[in-house]
Parts: sequence; C-alpha cells; structure tokens
Amino acid sequence: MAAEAGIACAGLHKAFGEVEAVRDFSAHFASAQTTALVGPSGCGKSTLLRLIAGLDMPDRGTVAIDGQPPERLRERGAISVAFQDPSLLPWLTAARNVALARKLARQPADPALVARLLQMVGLGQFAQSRPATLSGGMRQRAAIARALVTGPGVLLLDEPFGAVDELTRRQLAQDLPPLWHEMGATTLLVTHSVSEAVLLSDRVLVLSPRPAQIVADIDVPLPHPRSPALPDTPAFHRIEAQIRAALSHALDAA
Ligand SMILES: Nc1ncnc2c1ncn2[C@@H]1O[C@H](COP(=O)(O)OP(=O)(O)OP(=O)(O)O)[C@@H](O)[C@H]1O
Repeated sequence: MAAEAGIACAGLHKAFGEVEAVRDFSAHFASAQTTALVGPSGCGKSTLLRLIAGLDMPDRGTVAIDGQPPERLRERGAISVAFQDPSLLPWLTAARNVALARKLARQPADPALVARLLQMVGLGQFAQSRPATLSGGMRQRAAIARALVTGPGVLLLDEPFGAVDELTRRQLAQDLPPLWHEMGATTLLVTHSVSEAVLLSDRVLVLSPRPAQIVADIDVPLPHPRSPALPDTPAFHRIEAQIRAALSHALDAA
C-alpha cells in the first residue's frame, strides 16, 4: 500500500507529569497546504509541533510524514522548525547560521540562496552580524531564513513573527508564503493572531484549552498570493468571525 502523503497524526497523547498537554489528537495535514493552529495560551500548540517535528515523543499515538517517522526526515533537513526561541549559534554570523542548516542536512552550499533568504527577511545588511548584535525580532527572522534554506517538505513555525514589529510582520506575511508554496512545503503555523492565521493559511484548526483537542476545522478558500488588501474584504472578515466564535465557544465550554 502506498504511504499516505502529508502529515498524519493519530491518537496523540502527551503529558508532562500531572499536566496533560495533548489528548487523543488526530488530524491529517495535506501536502503543500498551510494550516494555522490557534488556541488559548498553554493549550498544547507548541507541544503538538514538537511531537510532529519528532523533537518530543508522544506517550501514545503516532506521527507519520509521507508514511515515515519524523525523526528520520529531520536528519536530512526535510523538516524545518522556527520556534519562538531562535537558538542561533552565537559565534557564527547570521549568514553562517543559515548556511549551517544546509551543511547539517548534507546539502551542497548555496551562498546565493542564503543571501536571497536573508534579503527577503530584511536582514540583507546584517548577513555578517553575530546574533548578540541583532534584536530579538531580527534573530527570529534569521531563524526563519534558516528554516527555509534546506527547501524543507515540512515547515513548522511556532509564533515565528512573535517578536517582530507590525510593519515588518506585514511584509513577511506578504513575502514568505510564496516562497514556501514554491518549495511545496506542508506548513503548520502556530499564531495568536486570528487575522495572521487567515492571511497565511489554507485551513485553520481551533484548539480547546489544555489538553489540546480540535474544536473547529475551518477552510480558508481565498486565492494565493494573498493581497495586502485582503484583510479589508468581507470574505476575510467572515472567516475571522468564524474563528473568533469557535475560540470563544471553546473557552466558554472549558
Ligand atoms: N517540557 C515541559 N515540561 C513540563 N511541562 C511542559 C513542558 N512543555 C509544555 N509543558 C506544559 O504543557 C502545557 C502546554 O504547553 P505548550 O507550550 O504546548 O502550550 P502552547 O499552547 O504552545 O502555549 P502558548 O500559546 O502560551 O505558547 C502547558 O501547561 C505547559 O506548562
């Protein structure tokens, strides 16, 4: 039987001592789609991403990516993560931090791609700067460039624009999705911003308060590339309202 394409999560459970972070989570994420995960703070979103990345093991349940366990894919740079804490190597420049991801994935060096990605995330002038001399938002952007440089099949972004100012955020929301679409990446994105979820994704999963369970699965049938004017349209507002209603319903039911 052919392996199922995309990401398949089946019956995931994860507890930290007494704290149950994820309970019986099952979902399928289609190849090359972008899905946003939204839910109350502490509901288990980051835990889910870590399980899907193979950075944590579930207590029960399985994750399969194109039929394979995530650990195996991560080794060859097929899964990239950009988490809230960018964890760049302090002794390397921004450009070298980005380039290192290709080396670790045993891919040939590609300085032109490194330069293009740094330019795209607005760090063209800072390629030779070390992390300590960059702001928190700049370090996050370097981490996004690092996540994209291997041309990953799976891209996991946890609040990737959390420390980024509003204007740059808007620019990144404009520039980055075409890039990950071009790569054909299956992208999961955790965000606290409902409008960002709609703007960036094809599908939004609304999660309950901890332990994370799906309370709404909402399609975003808006064409790509998304125009800067899209957030002012009635279609956009309708989807935002649907997500907000599902979030309040989940909080009321808790
Ligand atoms: N390594 C860990 N050790 C102990 N508890 C943990 C660990 N990681 C997560 N937790 C707990 O699991 C729960 C879910 O955490 P998680 O970080 O997944 O939530 P989140 O939805 O991403 O939160 P936020 O939106 O605030 O970032 C929380 O109660 C958290 O304290």
